Amino acid sequence: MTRLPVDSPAPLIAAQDLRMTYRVGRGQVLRALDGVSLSVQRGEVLGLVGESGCGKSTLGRCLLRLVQPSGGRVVFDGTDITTLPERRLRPLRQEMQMVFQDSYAALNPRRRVGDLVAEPLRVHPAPGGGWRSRADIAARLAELMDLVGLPQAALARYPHEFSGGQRQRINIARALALSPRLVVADEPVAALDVSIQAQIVNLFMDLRDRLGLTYVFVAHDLAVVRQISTRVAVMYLGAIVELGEADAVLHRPAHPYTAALIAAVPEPVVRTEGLPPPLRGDVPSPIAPPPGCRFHTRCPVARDRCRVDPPTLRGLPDGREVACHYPLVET
Ligand SMILES: Nc1ncnc2c1ncn2[C@@H]1O[C@H](COP(=O)(O)OP(=O)(O)OP(=O)(O)O)[C@@H](O)[C@H]1O
Repeated sequence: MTRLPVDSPAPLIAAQDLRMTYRVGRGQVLRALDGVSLSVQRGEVLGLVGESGCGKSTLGRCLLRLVQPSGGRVVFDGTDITTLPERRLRPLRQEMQMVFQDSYAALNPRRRVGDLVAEPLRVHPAPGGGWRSRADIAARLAELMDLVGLPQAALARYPHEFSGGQRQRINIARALALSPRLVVADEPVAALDVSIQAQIVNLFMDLRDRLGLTYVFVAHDLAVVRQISTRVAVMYLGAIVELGEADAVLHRPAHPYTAALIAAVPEPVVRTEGLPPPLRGDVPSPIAPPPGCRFHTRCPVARDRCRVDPPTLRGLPDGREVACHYPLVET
């Protein structure tokens, strides 16, 4: 079902009925995204949560058109980029960047940090046209090191000389080189020690304030998501099941799946009394999702209707949206 983004008229990025299917042999089709609609306002941090395989990374990649969605639309700053030819997409790509989980894999180990961070500045023309001079690039590199909290001397060194947290700072510097407006961060702290995670999350928040960035922040760790997000989208089997203000979603979950994710946190950082027991069993296959509500096979409060009638996202009085016939908060 198509649901138009309902937020303010000019989100920085919006997805409408986004679909991504993969053929996985023997005529089978895997629905990694099954009709996702959302919008992200300027300056907002949208946290994307859900178990492994629910489609978070696929959504992030489709939003930036790093992969071509199978259906639906992505609109960036008013331009429909879904089928925009690469030539016309290229200038917009500078404004949308991605930071990945694996800080090492994203960096060529044989090149110095200065080269790695300068690369986007060398391959993309300057805003007014023409190529950046060496002096301009050097000045921008110095600025970027300051922004991400690395010493200037880092520019002359190689990625393996840094810790995981420092390497993630290098990746962030590279992503910021062209002054993007949107950053999609895909589990950017998941591979880091907990103490370092907090520093990198703080860096993301600081950069957002200083540069007016907008984030889509993918993370399975609810504590991280709670710290950084203004809104949260909870995904299950390729669909959004709950979407709303971070405080509401994480403190008074409306969807039994959200509640179960919260209850599964070993040292709960959010309210857990009265929530259903932690999730049992695995996520069903996205090749053959359950009929009706796709969560009914694991839902502690499912009733007969849930087995046959797929719920669509609908608004609750507090402004959030939930895809559940029997939400846990009053409607
Ligand atoms: N290139 C591909 N070919 C086939 N299936 C794919 C491909 N990429 C992703 N998938 C499948 O699409 C579904 C969604 O994957 P995705 O990586 O987006 O989930 P995720 O929520 O980001 O999980 P994780 O946290 O493990 O990265 C999964 O079932 C995955 O196996």
